[in-house]
Amino acid sequence: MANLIVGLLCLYLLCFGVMFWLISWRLEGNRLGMDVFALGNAMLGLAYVLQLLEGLPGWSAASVLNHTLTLCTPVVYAVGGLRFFGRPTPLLRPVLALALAYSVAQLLVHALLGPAARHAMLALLSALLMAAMVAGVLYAMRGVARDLRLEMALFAVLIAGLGVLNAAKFQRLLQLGLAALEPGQRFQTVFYLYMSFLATVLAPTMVWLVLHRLTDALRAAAAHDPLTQLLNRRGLLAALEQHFGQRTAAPACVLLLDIDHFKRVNDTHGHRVGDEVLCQVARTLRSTVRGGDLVSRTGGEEFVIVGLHGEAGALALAERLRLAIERQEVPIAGAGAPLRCTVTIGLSQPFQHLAGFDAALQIADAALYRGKADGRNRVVAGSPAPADAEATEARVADIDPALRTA
Ligand SMILES: Nc1nc2c(ncn2[C@@H]2O[C@H](COP(=O)(O)OP(=O)(O)OP(=O)(O)O)[C@@H](O)[C@H]2O)c(=O)[nH]1
Repeated sequence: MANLIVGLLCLYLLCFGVMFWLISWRLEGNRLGMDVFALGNAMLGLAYVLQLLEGLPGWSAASVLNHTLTLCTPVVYAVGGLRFFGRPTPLLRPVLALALAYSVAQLLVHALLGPAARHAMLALLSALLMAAMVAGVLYAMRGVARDLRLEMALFAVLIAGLGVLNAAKFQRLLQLGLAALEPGQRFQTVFYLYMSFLATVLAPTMVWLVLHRLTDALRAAAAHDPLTQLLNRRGLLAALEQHFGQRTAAPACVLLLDIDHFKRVNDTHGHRVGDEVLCQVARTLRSTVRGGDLVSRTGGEEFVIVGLHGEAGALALAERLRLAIERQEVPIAGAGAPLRCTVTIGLSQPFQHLAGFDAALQIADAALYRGKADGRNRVVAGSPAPADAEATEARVADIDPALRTA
């Protein structure tokens, strides 16, 4: 019975190992640790193949290799986990060093304390490794794996179960010696049944984690501008929807910001420098807005900022942004002086619902157009009706004399 379970376990491990490897092959750049998990499965699968070939526990090169593979596999899985969470962790050298050290340790323990002690050492070290892994998983739940708490909790429970079984195996080896490992023993059947259960449950969970990460990355890519990493229009609308979904949502104000004479930057210094200017403007915007305000690049050299702190706050914010960009310097390789640029900003009326966004954008666009026509490098507040425009702009000048109006 135990041999049948071990045979099936080999099959699971090797099949899922191939599946992990195929997934890692498709992922190319960031493999999310799947290539390492594939290696882990291959190693554990091979260890169980050796155990089947070996029959009763004995002393042979195959048995030493089996134990070394069994001990190194959790370490390989741990490296895979770290890589999954974006921590570049070395694999080959540490695992080879561990394999060598453990092979030597087996020789010594076998020679000094006998064969049962070698098996007991594996069970004890495996239990300790599982405890360390559970601690690592619990730690990750509070940091890198905060968004995967449920999955991590499942891992912690499953790994803890294997740790407990290894600790029990260690104790049985101390009491019964090699007799504890006979295939007929009920404990052995339970042990391998649990291993099969683990191999069956963990593999789909791993695939689920990969899917989770990939769909998150896809959603983020669909909502962001690849050059500046700011929100794009789709991301901005989603964030606005979330804002207005709150019961106590403050009114929003659109600031439409356009870099002045940007074509000249491209024509004089080339598109690469133009791109660098766009990225620098994005950084300045991000660091100058207030917490909660939304910053997006909606196309070309045009940025949409949505202020979420009321009308007067938006005016002050627009002027702060204009000044920050006027003062910013973009170093150009090979050129003596850094590049400077200015922006013109059109401001909308406040709006209370997502449906008001397009109208607000049109108002800000009309104000921006007037700002460009009147000489650029200025903030212009828009107004829905042309008759109101002058009054609104007069209010802008009252609030802050530094604000220039059309
Ligand atoms: N480097 C770079 N240039 C871009 C990008 N998107 C649009 N542009 C350039 O932005 C420039 C926009 O030029 P215009 O619309 O004429 O406006 P402008 O020169 O900024 O003049 P005003 O807006 O009237 O002050 C064009 O030369 C576009 O090629 C981009 O992603 N990277």
